[in-house]
Amino acid sequence: MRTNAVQIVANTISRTFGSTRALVDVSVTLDGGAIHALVGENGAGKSTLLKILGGAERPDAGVMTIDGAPYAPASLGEAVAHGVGLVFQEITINTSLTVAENILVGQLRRFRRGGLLTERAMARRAQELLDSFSADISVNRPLASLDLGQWKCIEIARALSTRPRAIFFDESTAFLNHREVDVVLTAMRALKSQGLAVAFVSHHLAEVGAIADRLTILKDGHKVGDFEAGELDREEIQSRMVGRDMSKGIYPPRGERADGPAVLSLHGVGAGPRLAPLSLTVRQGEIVGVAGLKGAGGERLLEVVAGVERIRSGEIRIGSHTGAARSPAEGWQKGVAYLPGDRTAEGAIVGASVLDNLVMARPPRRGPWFDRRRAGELASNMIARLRIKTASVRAPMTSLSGGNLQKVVLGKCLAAEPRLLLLNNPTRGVDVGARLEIYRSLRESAAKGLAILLVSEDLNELIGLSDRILVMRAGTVTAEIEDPSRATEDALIRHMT
Ligand SMILES: Nc1ncnc2c1ncn2[C@@H]1O[C@H](COP(=O)(O)OP(=O)(O)OP(=O)(O)O)[C@@H](O)[C@H]1O
Repeated sequence: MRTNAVQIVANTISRTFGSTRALVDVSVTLDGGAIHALVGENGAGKSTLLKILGGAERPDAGVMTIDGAPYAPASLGEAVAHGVGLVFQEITINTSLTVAENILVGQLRRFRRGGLLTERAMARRAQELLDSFSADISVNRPLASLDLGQWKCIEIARALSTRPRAIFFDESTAFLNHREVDVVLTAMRALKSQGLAVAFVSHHLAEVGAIADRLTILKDGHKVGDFEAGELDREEIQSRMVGRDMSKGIYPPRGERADGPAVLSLHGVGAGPRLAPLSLTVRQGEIVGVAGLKGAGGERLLEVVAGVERIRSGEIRIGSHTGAARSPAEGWQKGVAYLPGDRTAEGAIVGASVLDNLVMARPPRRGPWFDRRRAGELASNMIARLRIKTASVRAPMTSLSGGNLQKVVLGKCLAAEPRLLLLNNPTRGVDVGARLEIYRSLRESAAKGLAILLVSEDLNELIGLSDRILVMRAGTVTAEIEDPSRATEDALIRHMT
């Protein structure tokens, strides 16, 4: 470590939200020139800690210092003034601005001359910032031509524009595919080599293993411990995160080969250039996985079956009914549950309670009336089944951590007792212990006859859970893998790219 490297110390930090103790006496030390990972189950307190360090939340108790001097930011702006930048999980790119404007959005005043922005100076500065961590992006590129990993790099460049000494990433790779993730991890390594203190939250222990020098494990708001890279193997980290033995892996055994009746049949179904005509059958009890990069067709396929997108050719059969759903609402009536990729924009009603979200797809009725008691039971059962961490069934969705929000959206789908379940990246941002519960729940539901079509960017999840995998590229199926237990990530990637 360099002698002049920054050191940020958080000492016995506590934070409570209502009755939830999000952090209890947690201490961490972040050093310049090192990458520090924060890991733990959903709701463990990782984001809260990062937000406190980055000025987005204030602690109830505890103190922080930077190089020994008191550090108590009351806002993101105050943290920036102390040399601390925060990159959020959500994409914060404004597509009506240019790359340079997105990067320098906080400093436009510096580039204004007589009411006009000096575009050339802005472009030069923005390019310098991108080049400073080898992002390989030209500021002249239109935003629409860049992928999500490159958008994240633009956000990193924005954070760097204030010349920070520390930069923190809150699950910044959660919505990225494996290629985009590599871009961000490379950027983080470059920041470390410049002497910045880098901290990040991630549920992907492969990422943690690849780049972290140190890690802190949190559980239920408490610190389990600090560890050096390589001190624990992946299973040991997982076991400490969830407080039980995880050495048996997280994927439940596959059942007998499903040979029941077809629940979903597609014959030559096409939907424009993003989905070339395709035929596919998903049987009762079967989990069919779809691999592919973003835009390869998997998402489009789900949208077509869910009734979000119209088909242009071919025929869809759901059970004995011919014809696609004309809307997701009609899909739900036909027993097709759909979990979209973006949980907050499409999947959840964020302003409503956990209970309302869990039962809204199929509200229990007594005669013509909403059965409140039954709804409460249903919601409580689902909370227990998926181990959703919430202060109560009536808590607002806004009080949940990211991964728990995702579990509620999935719980809504399962509570509707569909016969076909369409899943788009169901475990994004979900921790390993909860994944185990989710995979077990999906396998149990499949064993009872549920048919599942699973699109995922997590190739391990596809290999571990699917009975069969289709690989897609540019709207067409490039391979069908009959025995995923023998498949490897590399083999899938070869067919995807
Ligand atoms: N604004 C809030 N209001 C109420 N409760 C909150 C709020 N923010 C966080 N919490 C609660 O504090 C706990 C810790 O949340 P936090 O977001 O830090 O968890 P996390 O470890 O980042 O989880 P995830 O992996 O799911 O993102 C959770 O139980 C969460 O519900």
